[in-house]
Amino acid sequence: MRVALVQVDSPAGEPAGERRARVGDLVRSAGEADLVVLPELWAAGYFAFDDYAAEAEDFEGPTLAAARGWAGELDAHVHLGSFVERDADGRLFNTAVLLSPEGEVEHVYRKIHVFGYRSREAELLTAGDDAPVAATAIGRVAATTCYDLRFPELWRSLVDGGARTVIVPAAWPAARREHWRLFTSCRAVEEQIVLIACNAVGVQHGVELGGHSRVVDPWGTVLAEAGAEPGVTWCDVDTAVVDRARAEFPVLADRRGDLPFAGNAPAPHSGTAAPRA
Ligand SMILES: NC(=O)CCC(=O)C(=O)O
Repeated sequence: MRVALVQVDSPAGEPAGERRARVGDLVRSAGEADLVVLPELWAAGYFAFDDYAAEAEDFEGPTLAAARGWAGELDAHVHLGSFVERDADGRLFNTAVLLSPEGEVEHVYRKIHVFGYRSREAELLTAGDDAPVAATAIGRVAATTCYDLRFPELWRSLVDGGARTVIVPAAWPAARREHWRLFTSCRAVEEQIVLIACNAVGVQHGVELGGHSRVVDPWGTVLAEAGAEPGVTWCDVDTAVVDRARAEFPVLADRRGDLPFAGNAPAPHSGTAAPRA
């Protein structure tokens, strides 16, 4: 599978239509890709919190329509990153979508862990509550968005659901780039998956985005890592590496599902056992 990571910037003041057209030119330059991946909330700009309400879209809005067009033009899967979605009740979500080359919606993920540190996302957006895994022509795919990288229990649930590849759109600041590298590598190794992470670049409202979009395999091999500029980074991925890694080093099979801490259920407190020293 040929993956194109499309790092885009979202400068303040750029009209949304112009931004979609500019990003479309970049996406079209990824002509040979099987899968094109974009960052988190690039259309509105992740740190443009005052614009969220104005830039919010219906699910079938202009960002999805543009991405559907790109998928058809390139005959490729397009993960559009994410956009600010307004639902029928007026709630706003950070919604990530994967489209097939035919433009069909294959996977939808509404960000579960909305971010509140020097961010108004948690105040403005409603958190999602579902983490599906989709069977697609490019394998069993899931997605999580940016800050979700810090919550391993979410990732383990994706593996339990059969995920082999996880796509991560992000708007991760340069200030914590080493965390970005650490968590993307860690989640790939820990969950024995192919992790495909596309980050935003440029400066948004005084925050420098980190770029360094990456693809990491289950052995921790960094198959590609971008720089900090807008543009396309290519990566050839053999997704069968997941089954090979799980067969050769079957760590997931060694989980202690018989013990309370092994799952997400709260540990029982019988009140009889003495606390461990
Ligand atoms: N867009 C985000 O979710 C940012 C997350 C982040 O900066 C971090 O976890 O650190």
